[in-house]
Amino acid sequence: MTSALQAQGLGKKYGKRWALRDCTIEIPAGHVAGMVGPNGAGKTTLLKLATGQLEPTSGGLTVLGGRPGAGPAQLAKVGFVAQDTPLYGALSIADHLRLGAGLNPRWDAALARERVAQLGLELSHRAGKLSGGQRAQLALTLGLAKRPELLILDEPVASLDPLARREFMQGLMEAVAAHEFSVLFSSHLVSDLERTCDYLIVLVDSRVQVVGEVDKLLATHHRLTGPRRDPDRLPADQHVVSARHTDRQSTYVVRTDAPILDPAWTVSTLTLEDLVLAYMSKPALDRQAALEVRP
Ligand SMILES: Nc1ncnc2c1ncn2[C@@H]1O[C@H](COP(=O)(O)OP(=O)(O)OP(=O)(O)O)[C@@H](O)[C@H]1O
Repeated sequence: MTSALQAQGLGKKYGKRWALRDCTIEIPAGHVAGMVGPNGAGKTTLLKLATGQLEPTSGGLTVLGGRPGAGPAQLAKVGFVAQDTPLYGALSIADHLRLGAGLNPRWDAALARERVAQLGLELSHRAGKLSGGQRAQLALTLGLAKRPELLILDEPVASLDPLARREFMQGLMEAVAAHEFSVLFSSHLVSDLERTCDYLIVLVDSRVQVVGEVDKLLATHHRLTGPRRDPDRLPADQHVVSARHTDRQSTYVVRTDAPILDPAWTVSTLTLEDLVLAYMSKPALDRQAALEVRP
């Protein structure tokens, strides 16, 4: 099956600064992939590379097997809802639907009209007069009616209140169930990912920290709590993601495929939020470890 997105050693520099480095990932088609990371991590940069709005500085990527932005066929397959839901404030909703129909060869006019009606929006309303939630929903409608094979959304709910966030994500998930397309969306909030994504990418400090199917990641990560122990006394197949120590106790999040048999540990499972937070703190842990081994 073709990958939704495949990147190999992908990097992007702005001037002298890397915004994204050594990114090697493969997202199989058919997933709802959530990319999470703090502000400035490189999420928008990766999504702009995936939509052909930026060219890589190093490495390369394919999206649905093709080069991003390469010609009308590729553009028709990939939908993009940008971070600030750009709409034409002076144009009506009907104008937006007409524009969408004119620009997209696979435009689904019935889907667009039905969704606008479901949302209780009037076709004659100007986009500039809509609330933030309504604007986001209109942008999503335009993205869905394009009937893409992959819909990419950059922080689609960042500016919405909790209810509007939930309604937006519900609408997206209903559309995925009805039309079976792949999704890649970014967020800096873990709560947006719960109950929606089945594939996870954590991006911190311009680097991918972890990537994979959510179920598999949750099955291979564990929290170990027990008497204080240095990380070099953990088995080699237990990769430390995060560590916390008091005088007497250690708490680790480790990744391993093997069962944890050491009776000294209390082993617990992680939630998606625990997993993401553990990886968010990993770059700091790695930097600290690098300082400790320096003479
Ligand atoms: N056009 C640009 N010129 C120079 N630096 C840029 C440009 N765009 C982004 N950057 C820098 O690249 C880094 C990654 O930015 P990016 O927008 O990809 O992060 P992000 O994870 O999407 O952040 P946010 O959650 O705040 O949207 C940041 O340090 C940012 O300041």
